[in-house]
Amino acid sequence: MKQVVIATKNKGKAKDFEALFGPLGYEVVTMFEVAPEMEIEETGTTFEENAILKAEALAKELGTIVIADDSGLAVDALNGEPGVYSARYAGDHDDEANMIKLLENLQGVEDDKRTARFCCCIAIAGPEFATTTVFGTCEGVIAHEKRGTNGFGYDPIFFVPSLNRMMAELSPEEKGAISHRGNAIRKLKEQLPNLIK
Ligand SMILES: O=P(O)(O)OP(=O)(O)OP(=O)(O)OC[C@H]1O[C@@H](n2cnc3c(O)ncnc32)[C@H](O)[C@@H]1O
Ligand SMILES: [Mg+2]
Repeated sequence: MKQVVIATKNKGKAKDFEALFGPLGYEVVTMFEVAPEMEIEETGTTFEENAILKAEALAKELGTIVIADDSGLAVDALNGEPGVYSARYAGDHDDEANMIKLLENLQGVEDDKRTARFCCCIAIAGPEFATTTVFGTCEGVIAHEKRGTNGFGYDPIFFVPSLNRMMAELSPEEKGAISHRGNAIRKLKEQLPNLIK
């Protein structure tokens, strides 16, 4: 089976990628398998900078083609926060604490002002070509409480109006069909048909 290496240590993200790459005949391999000791510091101030940083660091270490995803949630009422800092919004890399902090910061904000989008930059780096990036977004509304148990991160409080369900109520395949990550991967396939078939 063909393999695709993703520079991530987020199990939820890896599951999203499995749903996207599985149908294309790829086995997803993450840093847990190929570089468990490696820590990549995300020092960039944009999704693109961090995605490139992660993809290039692991590609250099392994000498193979690597994909990385830097993503996050931009909430309009909070001027785009938590944005690039989504993973550590409440200090630690803790999904529960991040959601609680976000709901607290949106207390009293009316439904029509709770619009938000997930953003994803995917970078692909390798020894024989210049690093390329693609973007994907997914529009939604921040709910008032959690619902659903699928997905990861902010999925339980992200309502998807087009499906009338929370992101965490979608199967990995349903999420991939509309998500920021799915939209980015579809662009990557268009741009690099020889690498991602
Ligand atoms: O850097 P890696 O190891 O890939 O894992 P990470 O979780 O730190 O990933 P990011 O640096 O890209 O931070 C992304 C954060 O944005 C949020 N996020 C991104 N995509 C999401 C999604 O599909 N559903 C819910 N939350 C998401 C979630 O809090 C993630 O931890
Ligand atoms: Mg990270």
